Amino acid sequence: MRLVIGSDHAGWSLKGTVIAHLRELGHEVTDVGSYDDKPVDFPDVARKVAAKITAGEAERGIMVCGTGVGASIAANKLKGIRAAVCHDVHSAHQAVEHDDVNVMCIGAQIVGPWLAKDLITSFMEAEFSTDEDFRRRVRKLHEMDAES
Ligand SMILES: O=C(CO)[C@H](O)[C@H](O)[C@H](O)COP(=O)(O)O
Repeated sequence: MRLVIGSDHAGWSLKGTVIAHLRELGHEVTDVGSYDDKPVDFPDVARKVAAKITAGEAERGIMVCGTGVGASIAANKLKGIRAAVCHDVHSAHQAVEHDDVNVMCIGAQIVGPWLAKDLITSFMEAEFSTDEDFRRRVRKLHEMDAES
């Protein structure tokens, strides 16, 4: 799968681990920054991640900030993005299976590299369910997106 990944300064240190793991799993990764620990604003990074997805250049994205919270708030304001902070493996796969989440957000101040790798494996292996209940709910999310 084609992935886009972005971090702010607080997530930068974990991002390398995330990219290496994604490549080990066989995914194609585009890194939109940041590339060092110089302070940057997570909304700017969220725009870059979302742009790759809405342009059809990536199917999913991963964002890493300090807590994952700012990244998910910013990403969810951008059309076509359904983002979630996932710090447990169950949420990491159910977010895709039930909610068709396309951007997983991780907090580098909250999870270590080993849990981050498990979260990524879980997120990447998941597929959106064909169950009509989940499809209907996500269609309603699309409607809300179109209204905004
Ligand atoms: O976690 C974050 C937002 O939810 C950010 O990555 C930062 O860690 C947080 O905003 C703190 O900012 P700082 O410039 O790193 O002190």
